[in-house]
Amino acid sequence: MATFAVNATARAIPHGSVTGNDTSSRLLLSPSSSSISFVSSRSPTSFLGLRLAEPLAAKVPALCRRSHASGLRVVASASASDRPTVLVAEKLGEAGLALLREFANVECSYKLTPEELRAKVAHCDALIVRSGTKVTRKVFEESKGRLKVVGRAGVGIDNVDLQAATEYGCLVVNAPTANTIAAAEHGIALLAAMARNVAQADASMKSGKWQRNKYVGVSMVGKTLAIMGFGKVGSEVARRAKGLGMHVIAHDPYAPADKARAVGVELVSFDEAISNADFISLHMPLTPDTSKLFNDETFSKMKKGVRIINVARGGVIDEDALVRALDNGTVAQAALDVFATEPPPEDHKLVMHENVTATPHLGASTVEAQEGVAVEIAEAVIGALRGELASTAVNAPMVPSEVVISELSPYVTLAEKLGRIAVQLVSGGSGIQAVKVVYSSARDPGDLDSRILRAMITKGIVEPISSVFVNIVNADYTAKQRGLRISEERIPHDSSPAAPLDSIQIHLTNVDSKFASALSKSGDIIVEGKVKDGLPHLTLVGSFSVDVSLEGNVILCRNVDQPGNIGEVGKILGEDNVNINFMSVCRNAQRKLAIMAIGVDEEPSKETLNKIGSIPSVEESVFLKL
Ligand SMILES: NC(=O)C1=CN([C@@H]2O[C@H](COP(=O)(O)OP(=O)(O)OC[C@H]3O[C@@H](n4cnc5c(N)ncnc54)[C@H](O)[C@@H]3O)[C@@H](O)[C@H]2O)C=CC1
Ligand SMILES: O=C(O)C(=O)COP(=O)(O)O
Repeated sequence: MATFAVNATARAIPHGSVTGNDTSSRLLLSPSSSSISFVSSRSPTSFLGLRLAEPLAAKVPALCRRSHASGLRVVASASASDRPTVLVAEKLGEAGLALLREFANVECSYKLTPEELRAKVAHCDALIVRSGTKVTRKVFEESKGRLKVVGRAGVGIDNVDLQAATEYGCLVVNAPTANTIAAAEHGIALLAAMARNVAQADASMKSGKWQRNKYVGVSMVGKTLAIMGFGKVGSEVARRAKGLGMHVIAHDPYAPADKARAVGVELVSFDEAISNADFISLHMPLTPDTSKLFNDETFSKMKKGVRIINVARGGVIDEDALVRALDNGTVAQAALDVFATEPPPEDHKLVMHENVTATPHLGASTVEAQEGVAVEIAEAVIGALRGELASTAVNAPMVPSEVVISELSPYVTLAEKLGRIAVQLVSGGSGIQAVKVVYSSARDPGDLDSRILRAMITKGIVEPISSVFVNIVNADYTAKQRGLRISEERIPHDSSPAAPLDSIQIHLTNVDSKFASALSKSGDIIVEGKVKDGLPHLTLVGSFSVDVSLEGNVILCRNVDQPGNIGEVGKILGEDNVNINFMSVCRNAQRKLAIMAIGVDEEPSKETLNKIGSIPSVEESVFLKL
């Protein structure tokens, strides 16, 4: 018995079945799910007077017309029963479901327990979720390799274990653009509702009171709003807040300053943003760097009586610290759409706080956004199941061993590490726009396909500052989305063409650096690396030649060239049980300035790094996590 799912809508779908001219075929009608199944006991040949030949899908439009003539409106079709199976685990817009049903068997099962989800994925080729489903390593384990794609119908992918997905060869795609406006509008809705006590006053009226004096609000016009994270949502909130007459500033270490200027917004440092703002609106992803970024220390730097809006992720705020800040009046009010644990416990102190306006993660929940997100994710999932390159892929699919480019492989590692080093040398507030990559090679220009190297440089630059996973599939898309212009240059190198490359240099133009020595005379951050004995090495920082193997993490110090420096740094690291794996010193003249590049196996503690920074002869130092 073959079953062909046909998505249909009808003003009123009757229960039961309709038998066609071919008595072996029936339409099963289900009013509850608005679905119609075409059921046949043998290979179907005709239905409703229509001759059906393989492939069935080609005949479905006509089948739909005939069904329509029979009083039903069939809007999508299906092909054969060996189609992929897509599990939709959270509510998805109808337009997206219709697209999916044209291509796959679609099972919509909401509110699954983790155990139920794990049991189902073993029979699914694709899984579609929103923020409410945790797609854990166990899910990938249980799927035993059948799950080919996870579609996140929205932006934040912090609920999907991307590392596990990658390990299990499962592509993860998201829908990054369709809910931007909805989230921005919700941010503005919360801003205005909080300023004018709308929710509190409404609750008071519903309890029979008329408290005009209690709910005097504050005006928004002329107030300073700090947008933390000037990406898609943050910039749309900025535009709208300017329309309300607010003075808008923003902090985003990685956003291009011209993008902000175009909206009339000044990019400022983190401290400047939080200490000058009357309202602070959070729009950054949840990453290890942003986790609990708003804590006792950062609240203490804010203007007394500041108001905070969070439509990003609950985890960027230390929730206990926010309760304290609300209780002591540092924060006058907060409007929160997101929580560290969702749903939060019933007696959650923030939800219950009288100065907090709370919504249950509604940022993306408009009719329009959900239809848009559903279509965006359905197209991405279908494309991925067809094996097409997905422009919204957020993780790296397993590269089959036959595709591993053994010759380029150490350069692939080098490229990513150089990208990571370069981005960590940028100081906040300056934004990265232009990246120039210079490949020095003895080979003919046509001999080097640099796409994978460029992708890995993009990965190295973007991943430490966002929740996006970059791979060969989505690197160029990601760079474009973030306004990163990556240009590549080949310079001939006079050596043996046995190796594909001599060196890779990365120039970040027009940026400030937290390690001034990384800046070249032209003001660019420059880092260069080479492969030596199969291992990536850092060979140039700014105009200083160095040589440090990039096996662990790296500390760079600029110091006065005098005896005792190496010993002192080594002693401090030793006291913290940090093992040095490589070290090089480069100086421009005797007893003047030197750059020490130290490769370390472990991550030194903050105190250890401070101790190194405060050695009198050390003028500047930076720790680079690789
Ligand atoms: N409440 C809801 O329903 C929704 C929530 N979101 C959340 O909103 C956030 C923003 O989404 P999009 O704008 O689409 O993402 P996006 O990637 O376009 O923007 C994020 C911005 O944050 C910046 N950023 C990264 N680290 C930062 C740091 N340490 N400090 C300041 N800025 C930093 C990035 O450079 C980027 O410009 C995400 O967390 C997303 O999950 C998005 C849609 C709906
Ligand atoms: O897109 C996002 O990041 C969101 O937070 C929206 O989440 P949702 O799809 O509404 O569960």
